[in-house]
Amino acid sequence: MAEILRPDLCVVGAGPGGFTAAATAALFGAPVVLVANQAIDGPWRSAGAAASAALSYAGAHVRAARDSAFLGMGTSTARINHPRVHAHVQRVVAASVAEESPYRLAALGVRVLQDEARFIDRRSLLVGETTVTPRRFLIATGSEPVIPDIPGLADIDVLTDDSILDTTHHPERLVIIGAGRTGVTLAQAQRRLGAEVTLIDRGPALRREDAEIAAFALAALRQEGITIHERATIKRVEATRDAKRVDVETEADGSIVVEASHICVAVGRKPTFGGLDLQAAGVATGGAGIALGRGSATSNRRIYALGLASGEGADSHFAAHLAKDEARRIVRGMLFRAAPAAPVVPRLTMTDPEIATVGLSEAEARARHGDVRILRAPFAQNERAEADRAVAGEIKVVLTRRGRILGCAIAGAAAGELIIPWTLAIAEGLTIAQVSRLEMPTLTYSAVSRDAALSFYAPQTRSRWVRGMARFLRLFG
Ligand SMILES: Cc1cc2nc3c(=O)[nH]c(=O)nc-3n(C[C@H](O)[C@H](O)[C@H](O)COP(=O)(O)OP(=O)(O)OC[C@H]3O[C@@H](n4cnc5c(N)ncnc54)[C@H](O)[C@@H]3O)c2cc1C
Ligand SMILES: NC(=O)c1ccc[n+]([C@@H]2O[C@H](COP(=O)([O-])OP(=O)(O)OC[C@H]3O[C@@H](n4cnc5c(N)ncnc54)[C@H](O)[C@@H]3O)[C@@H](O)[C@H]2O)c1
Repeated sequence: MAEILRPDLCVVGAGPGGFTAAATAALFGAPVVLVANQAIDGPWRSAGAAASAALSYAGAHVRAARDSAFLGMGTSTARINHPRVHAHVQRVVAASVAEESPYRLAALGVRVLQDEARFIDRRSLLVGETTVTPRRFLIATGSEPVIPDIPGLADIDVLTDDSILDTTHHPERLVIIGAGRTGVTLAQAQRRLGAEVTLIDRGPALRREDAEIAAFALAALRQEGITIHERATIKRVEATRDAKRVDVETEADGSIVVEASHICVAVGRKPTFGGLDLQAAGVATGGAGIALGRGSATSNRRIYALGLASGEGADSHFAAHLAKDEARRIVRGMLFRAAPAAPVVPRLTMTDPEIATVGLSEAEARARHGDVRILRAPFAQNERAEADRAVAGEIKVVLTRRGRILGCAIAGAAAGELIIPWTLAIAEGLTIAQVSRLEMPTLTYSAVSRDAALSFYAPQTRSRWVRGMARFLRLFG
């Protein structure tokens, strides 16, 4: 039966961003409608981060089993049960989806409508037979994979970063097009699960990471047997009778052909709006997505857009925690007319070794502050890393000349945890002197952070003046 709803806020899209926006507004007592075009507790709801972490976990276990030959244990030829791996991925996705269940939303008083949504004019959205005319809308419809314009690609079956996580097929020979965070993470997991993997990128691999820090992860990938072609051009792909053929112009080896059982495309994401009909709503779009003004408002001041939906974040702000943070800020801006400032947010890439970053990169800091100081400490000098056979890695801290912390990048075991105190330090404007006073327990990876902080004083220990002072004070006993 046709129904008209008039909530304060209508959120379209129930990914991490949309869910958080709906829950936040409801917590402050606002009447909210959330529109999900899929069952929000359904098995296929977007959960890329959870699925890829589950696959990486499976890969890490296979790797550990194979490595156990080092201790004389006989599992160096671990066999993989692919349906069980898939079941594990599905379980993790289900658990992450359950965290954001419709029951939690219902308990908060959010009305969930499950259907395709379409604007019918500047103030109204049609969802099935229900019309929603709220005070404000938030579009949080997320993203979809970009399919690159490569001759022949449109004529063959390809996997994407979405579908590969959902497939029960085990790719035997896998070519991944695009060696960004997604491609590299998938490559390592699939290699560990037994695939022959070739990564092809038209630019440098892991281009969004500090090159010095990314090198640790890329070295691990190569050492595990993954072929990486950087600055390579794919001329054509085609399906032969029993394989897929990729013609590549490489820097190192000239023209080569790579044969694959599967090709996966991981060249980035673009905003998606389903059949929303933004034109009917008077929402202006540009090349990259929706054009946004203050507080993430669109050209229709009743309608706001989140993260990738706006196209703004397509290149640098794509992570579930960033979508959630942005959702909270947009909603608080709507409700209280003043949004909190953007916090300092760390990033984590789930390769092994992990890569975690926060604040400015070395290049950004040099461009903004001119003269900067860089501190480094290797995992190779850390006892815990030695014991765990996880010595590949480095911490790199970027400072102003006077010691204010501007950024930190870490490659190594537990990098995602190690980055947290550096995030706090940057958020609170701490200096390296303050961090260097933190003592870390022996046999923790955190001792690497302390080593980096203490190295700030290395030039002083070599200073003639300081040494002279120490000599002078010795005269007094
Ligand atoms: C392979 C992969 C690995 C990733 N790894 C990580 C990681 O390690 N760490 C990390 O932080 N992030 C990771 N991410 C990114 C993370 O998944 C996204 O940043 C996050 O999902 C973005 O949330 P969102 O709410 O903006 O959009 P989405 O999660 O895309 O949700 C949008 C929702 O809106 C729905 N929708 C679309 N159109 C309509 C419509 N017309 N009506 C109603 N509903 C609609 C969609 O079906 C979808 O459910 C990864 C992503 C992928 C694909
Ligand atoms: N842990 C995380 O937070 C996480 C994990 C995965 C993805 N992400 C984010 O998701 C977004 C998308 O990630 P992504 O890795 O898909 O995209 P990306 O843009 O980071 O990397 C895509 C890569 O594909 C390459 N490429 C583009 N067209 C190509 C072509 N025709 N041939 C060969 N190579 C080509 C690019 O040079 C680039 O290196 C990014 O913003 C990323 O930061 C985050």
